[in-house]
Amino acid sequence: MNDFIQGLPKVELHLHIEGTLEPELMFELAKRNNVDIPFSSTEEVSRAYNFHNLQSFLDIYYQGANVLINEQDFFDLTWAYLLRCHEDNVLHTEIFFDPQTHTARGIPFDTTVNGIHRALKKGAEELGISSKLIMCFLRHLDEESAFETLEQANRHKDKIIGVGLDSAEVGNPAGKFERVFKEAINQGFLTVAHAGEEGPASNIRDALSLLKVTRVDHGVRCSDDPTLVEQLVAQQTPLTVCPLSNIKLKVFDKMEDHNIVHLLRQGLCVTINSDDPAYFGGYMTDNFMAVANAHPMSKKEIAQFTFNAIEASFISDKEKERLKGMTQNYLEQN
Ligand SMILES: Nc1ncnc2[nH]cnc12
Ligand SMILES: [Zn+2]
Repeated sequence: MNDFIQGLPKVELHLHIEGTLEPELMFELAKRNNVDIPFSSTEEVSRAYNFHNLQSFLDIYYQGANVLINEQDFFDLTWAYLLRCHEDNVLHTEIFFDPQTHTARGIPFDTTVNGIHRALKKGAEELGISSKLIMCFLRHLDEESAFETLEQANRHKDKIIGVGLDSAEVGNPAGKFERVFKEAINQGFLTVAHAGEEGPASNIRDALSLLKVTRVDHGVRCSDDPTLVEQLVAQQTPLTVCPLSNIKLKVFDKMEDHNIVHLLRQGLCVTINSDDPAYFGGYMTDNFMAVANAHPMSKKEIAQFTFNAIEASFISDKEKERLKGMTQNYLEQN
């Protein structure tokens, strides 16, 4: 099964580019940019990546991002992630970035977006990996800051397909961003949001009704509300689930307790993603393997995660058909 998973075509829909900052690159950039980091070795970094909830992770994650200063740093970060995608047979990826994490430190919006975009272009040309870029608002910040960020995105509409919502879910309800999402939709952006990761199932309902999202990031707490599950099945609302992340952040105690395979078998459009792979112990193949090892599945079921991700992606119908055809061929031949 490991070989089958390794070679399986994959599509990633939930990936924070700042969460791909591996300790080695963190040290290299800290040196290059003369930035102090509170670690003296990669072992010390690994020891610090011992989280007890989302907030304990976010504190370390925002600190790590301090080494990203110049456009080349964002390029190097994104390029390193794309090389890992290539190893894992990821054919298409939709990437989140958090502009406010950087503008708050005086790093211009353009520096971030241009560095990421240059690497994505090279990824398409040299590795054949297609991509989309989604700008997330930090939900612990206020509505005004989100509106300012939306304004800055205006010049980069050719590079950014949608807006999302991330950071601390508990205490920062979707309603806080209803107006900014409405304006983003008016301006032609697609919308997604983190919901039902640590927060209750009602946050998923709010993301759908108030923010009009087309897919929900995480969403695993939907199982607390059977009527919501029925609705998600009927509407085939995609959930971008991140199994290793959920274990690291103690959303579930262990992978055997994770509900992703149960949700798949109930007919939900669930997908497998890596979230912040440098912090959570694995990229796409690692996430697929961790789920398959804890929950025996048929090859057809494993491939269904890819079919769901293709369907849930923001690519054209023609491109969806092409990727589905490749996945179907792989399934028939392996
Ligand atoms: N898993 C996650 N939840 C919320 N915000 C995030 N930012 C990066 N990773 C996140
Ligand atoms: Zn996330």
